[in-house]
Amino acid sequence: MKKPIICFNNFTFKYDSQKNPTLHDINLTINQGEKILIVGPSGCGKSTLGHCLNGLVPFAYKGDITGSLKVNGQETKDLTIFSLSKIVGTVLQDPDGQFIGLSVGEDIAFSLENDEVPIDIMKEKVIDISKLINMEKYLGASVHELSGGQRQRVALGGVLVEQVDVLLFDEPLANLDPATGRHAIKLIDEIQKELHTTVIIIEHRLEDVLDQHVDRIIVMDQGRIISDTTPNELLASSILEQTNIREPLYIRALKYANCKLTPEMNLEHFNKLNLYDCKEALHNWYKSTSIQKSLPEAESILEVEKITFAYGAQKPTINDISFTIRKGEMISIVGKNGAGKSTLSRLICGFEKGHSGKMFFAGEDMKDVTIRERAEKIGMVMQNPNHMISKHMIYDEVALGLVLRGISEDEIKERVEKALQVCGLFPFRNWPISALSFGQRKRVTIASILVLNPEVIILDEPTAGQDFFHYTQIMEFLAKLNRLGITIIMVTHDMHLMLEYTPRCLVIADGKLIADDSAVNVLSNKKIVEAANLKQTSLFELARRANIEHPTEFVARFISFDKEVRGFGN
Ligand SMILES: Nc1ncnc2c1ncn2[C@@H]1O[C@H](COP(=O)(O)OP(=O)(O)OP(=O)(O)O)[C@@H](O)[C@H]1O
Ligand SMILES: Nc1ncnc2c1ncn2[C@@H]1O[C@H](COP(=O)(O)OP(=O)(O)OP(=O)(O)O)[C@@H](O)[C@H]1O
Repeated sequence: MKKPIICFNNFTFKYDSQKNPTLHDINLTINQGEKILIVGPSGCGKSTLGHCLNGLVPFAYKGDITGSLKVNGQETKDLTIFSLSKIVGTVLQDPDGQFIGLSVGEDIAFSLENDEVPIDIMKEKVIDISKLINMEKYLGASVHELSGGQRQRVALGGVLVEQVDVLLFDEPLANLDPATGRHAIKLIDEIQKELHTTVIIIEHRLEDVLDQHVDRIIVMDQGRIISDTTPNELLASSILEQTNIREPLYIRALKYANCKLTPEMNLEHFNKLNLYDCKEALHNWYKSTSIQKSLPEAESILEVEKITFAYGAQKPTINDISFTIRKGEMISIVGKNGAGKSTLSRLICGFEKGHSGKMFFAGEDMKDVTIRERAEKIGMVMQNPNHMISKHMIYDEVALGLVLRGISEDEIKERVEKALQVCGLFPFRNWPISALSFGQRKRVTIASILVLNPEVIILDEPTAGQDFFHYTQIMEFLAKLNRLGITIIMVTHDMHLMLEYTPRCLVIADGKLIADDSAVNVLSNKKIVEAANLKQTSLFELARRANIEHPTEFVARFISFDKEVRGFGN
């Protein structure tokens, strides 16, 4: 017998600071032990729905509620945030807000300490959990010295250690490398099966979540639930396309090949997908397409020569790395969590000092170039927007760099408005940043760098936490800047982004450069894929299963075709 654990009934919520409700008329029942995925465009209210479950709404974020929300049979309004936290455990989108302890071990142990669990049991539990999240080597490390992906794993550990009825994950994959992401999804699945926990995942990376079974997918748009059905039914429909949510790549490829998709094909499980007569359709599509290629050859803009760097007395985080980037390139840096990608970016911008080796910008040695001077040439957009934002209002934040440079007010207005428009933030220009979703904040930080017109832009995971619409908008904007001659360097965990936008990529593993090659070649090399925790996209495997002779060519043609269909790439 299914027992409901969460019941929204005609539930509406409006933040005090907003004119209109963020959630409208939500009717949703989630049963004990179910595994639910929530998807929807940025700002549609997914995190707000999550906040209603863990009590942040209305206890921390005030507002008006109408209708009813029951968790475990009790109205949440009548519970305290503390009693709710014993039922619903949350791994937040921005894990930094979640850390309490000084070290990784302390952080994982925090809730056990609070519950006065005996010390030997606590130690055992913390070690077990740290193994589960692959952080046992870091138990003594300070949380603040971890890479973005490592922090996310610690936040997950801190929640797993408590045995709650409902686990809520708000974008658990956003900063994880592909292999760790897959591991996290498997881990969530194992926990759910073993403990019969109810699991709710909010995530833009639908295809990655579907690596393991989910019972239902809820699609939200503009604060409403527009679909609530099984993955097989949803993938056979056109709802994702209509809502501009990124469909799994294999689904899109099948649609391009004019295959009729039915739930019977088992669309949800790529590994068990029945292709029936789609093989022939894929072949026909493959034969009917071609690609245009253009590779820029220009003078070098950034040369990195035998750079080695260590934090304090630790072993080098960056170990003897050399590469050259040419003017006008669009290049990605990929590799597992903690490999040293962000550190390398920070060294280039001069935020970290004390490396050996040399760096040249347009032929000039950067040894004596200050951070401020470097920032005129190289703009860096960090991984976590909350680490970059210092102003209260959006307009002021984007204008800040120009104000500091003494630019005239009129010019500031023009440039800021243009940057805001490009980043899809113009309608919000007079809003406080506190009223923006995570994805929207990320775009504010991109706008505040773009406004300075740098020659090189380094972006640390520019599209993490973005929906498909903004992913496309940001990437096409970057591609446009790139066509105008700006060099773009991107740290990313998104393999399709790398294939789609960056002809060349640098692969870092344990602080060393293990490949400097085309994105397609890198993903075709098993050894590199494994060493750097990368993942081939489902398109490679789809081509293999359809017996297409050159899977890499299939992927390249898909990308070219896809850009044309979506109206980009020229
Ligand atoms: N604390 C807040 N105060 C006022 N408005 C808020 C607050 N948090 C979110 N909002 C508004 O509610 C809307 C939904 O935000 P929410 O974070 O729930 O979206 P989301 O679907 O999770 O987006 P994303 O995918 O970008 O994280 C946004 O338009 C945002 O402006
Ligand atoms: N300020 C710091 N002090 C000491 N060690 C640090 C510091 N920042 C990062 N590290 C360590 O350096 C290593 C590389 O971290 P970095 O942030 O460069 O990795 P990354 O490749 O960007 O990872 P991710 O994909 O998770 O963002 C990690 O092991 C991390 O723990």
